[in-house]
Amino acid sequence: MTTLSDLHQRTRRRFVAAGLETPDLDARLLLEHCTGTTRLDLIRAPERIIAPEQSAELEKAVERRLAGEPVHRILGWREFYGMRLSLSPDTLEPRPDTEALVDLVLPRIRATAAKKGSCSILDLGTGTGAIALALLSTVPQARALGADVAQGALETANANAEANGLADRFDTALSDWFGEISGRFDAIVSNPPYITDCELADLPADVKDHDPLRALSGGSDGLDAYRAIAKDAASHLEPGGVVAVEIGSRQKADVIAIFSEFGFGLDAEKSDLGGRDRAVSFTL
Ligand SMILES: C[S@@+](CC[C@H](N)C(=O)[O-])C[C@H]1O[C@@H](n2cnc3c(N)ncnc32)[C@H](O)[C@@H]1O
Repeated sequence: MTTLSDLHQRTRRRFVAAGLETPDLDARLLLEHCTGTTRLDLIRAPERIIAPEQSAELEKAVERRLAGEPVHRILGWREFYGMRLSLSPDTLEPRPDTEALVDLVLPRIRATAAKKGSCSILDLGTGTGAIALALLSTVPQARALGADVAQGALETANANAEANGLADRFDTALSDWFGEISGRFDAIVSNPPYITDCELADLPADVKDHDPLRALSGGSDGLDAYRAIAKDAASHLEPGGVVAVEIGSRQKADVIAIFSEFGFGLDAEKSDLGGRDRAVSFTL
């Protein structure tokens, strides 16, 4: 008979031996997922007997993890800004670094909502809906349109809006950047693909093999999406509006130069938790 604690220790040891970066966390998340237990159960009821089917399910999950699949792809969801967001093959796994973009633009969105009683947001390349939904969850007067070129991503974003009680303020549009977007917005936000062709080849397998290429690839210099967004942003912005984008840690000067070509000036910037340049915002 296998107990919860046995399974946890055994899984942890296998992950340590395999050199995984976060063996404790990965073991616990997979254990909880496959046995329907919580972190508290492991503390309060470590001797709980686990059914053979659940142990077998955990074994399959452990094998997938040891074969290099990211833990959140196995779980099928990832936390972002306090929300649980489902993933699909068409969506990037939202990263904690992207919370810097949310934090950067939030004061402006709050200020607009306070002044106008509403705030319209366009999230270009919405993926799971992470950025738009984080903003909606924090500012009740805001509405957002999440656009993406991947239909599958829009389905996941809509499901995430529904699951987090935000569907009545969230719409989606299938669009190549601004291609199918009409109207003007108080805030345009985006975490576009920004990896250069050269960097793509060197990405770790857990990113390269599991995040969709179109969510990563920013063209030869990584800046294609910023050019496309900067070119049409002014004609979709309300007077006094803001455009905020996530950037690669070495792209700040290039992205500022691209937006300035189209009349935008730097408004604010924010680093990620590792102290790297991560988000910039612009106004006209
Ligand atoms: C880096 S991911 C960001 C996903 C999500 N916003 C996040 O932060 O987790 C970039 C997203 O842009 C989308 N995308 C790529 N090319 C696009 C295009 N031409 N027009 C619209 N969206 C595009 C991808 O499908 C992907 O969902």
